[in-house]
Amino acid sequence: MKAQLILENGMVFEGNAFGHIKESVGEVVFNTGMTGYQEILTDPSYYGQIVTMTYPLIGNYGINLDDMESASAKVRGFIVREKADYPNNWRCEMELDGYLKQNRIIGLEGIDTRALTKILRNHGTMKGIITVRELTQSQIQQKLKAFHNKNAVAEVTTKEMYQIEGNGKHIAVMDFGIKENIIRSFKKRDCKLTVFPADTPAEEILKINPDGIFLSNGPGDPKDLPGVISTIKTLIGKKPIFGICLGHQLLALSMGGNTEKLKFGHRGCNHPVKDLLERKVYITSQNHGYVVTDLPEDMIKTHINLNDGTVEGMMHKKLPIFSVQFHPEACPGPKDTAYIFDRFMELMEGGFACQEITA
Ligand SMILES: NC(=O)CC[C@H](N)C(=O)O
Repeated sequence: MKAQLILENGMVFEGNAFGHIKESVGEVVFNTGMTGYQEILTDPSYYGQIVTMTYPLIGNYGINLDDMESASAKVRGFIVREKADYPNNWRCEMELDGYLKQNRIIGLEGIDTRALTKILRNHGTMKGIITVRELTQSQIQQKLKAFHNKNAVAEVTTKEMYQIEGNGKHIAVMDFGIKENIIRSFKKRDCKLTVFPADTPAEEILKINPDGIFLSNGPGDPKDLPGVISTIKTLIGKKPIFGICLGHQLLALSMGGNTEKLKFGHRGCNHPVKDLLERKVYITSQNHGYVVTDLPEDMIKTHINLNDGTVEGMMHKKLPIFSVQFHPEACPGPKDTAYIFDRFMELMEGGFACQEITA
C-alpha cells in the first residue's frame, strides 16, 4: 500500500507502508546504526518519535525475543530504504514486518532515506506524519500542531514500584523509561533493584535506605519534568547518584545547570567519546536530542563528544555523584563502556569519584 511521509517543512516522500497500517504523527529523527534496529524499536527513549535508519537494508537478521529494551515497540513509526523480507539468523524468531504489526506500529519503506537524513541534518529535527490517506493542507497543519511529547515519561515509566532480587548493592532506580539492558547490567553486578515510578517523592525513595540512586534514560525534553527535577534536588547529598542520558540531563538541571536541544541529535552506535579522566577514547552508543550546555558549578566535565565537543559526562567535585550522556549499557559490538557501571559500584563503596578529584 502506498504511503507518504509529510514533513513539517512541506516536503513529501512517497513509499510503501508495512507493519500496522495507521496514520502516525511524531518527531522525525535518524539513527546511523548499521544494526540494532530491534533495540531502537523497543528503547522507551524513542517514545513519540518516527525513526529513519540511514543504513539501507534493515531487518536482515530478524527479531529475537532476548534483546528487547522493553516489552513493546515504542517508536511512533519506522522508516527504511529497504526492508529485508527473508531474515536469516540463528537467533531470529520473527520478522520485522510481523513485529511491527503485532506492536501496531506503521513502517514506511522505499523512500530515499539518505535525502531525508540530509534534510534533517540541514534543517534540524522536524515533526512529520506517515499516512496512507490524502490529507488537505489544513488537516496536515492541524495534526502537526496538535502533536507534542510532553507526557512521554508518564507514558513509559513503571506504573507500580517493583523489586528485582540480588545479593549486592541495593539501588533505587528512578524509572523514566528504563532500557532493559541497564537492568541487565545491574543484575550482572548482583545488585538488588527497587524500581520506582518517575513521580515518586524523594522521601519514599530514601525510606528504603538504598546504597545508591540511579536516574534512568527516558524520552522527551528534561525541562518538561519540573517535579522530577525538584525530587532529585532533595536527593542530592543524601546518597551516591548515577544518571544515564535523560537521568544525566535531569541531574544537571536539578543542580543549576542547563540543557538545550541539539539541531538533529546523536543517534547511532559509533559516536566517539573521550573519557577525560582516563584519557581514553571509546566508541559509544547514543540516543539523545538534548544536551547539557552549562555544567552545574559543583560538577566537572569527565567526558566529551569528539564529533562536536558536547558534554558527555560529569562528576561532582566532592559528592559521590556522576552521570553520562551516552549509553554504557549498550554493546554496539564492543562492551568497553561497561566500566561506567563498575565506577558506580566503586563509588558506592566510597571509592572512585572523590579520590580521583582530590588527586
Ligand atoms: N536516551 C535518553 O535518555 C534520551 C534523553 C532525552 N529524551 C533526549 O532526547 O535527549
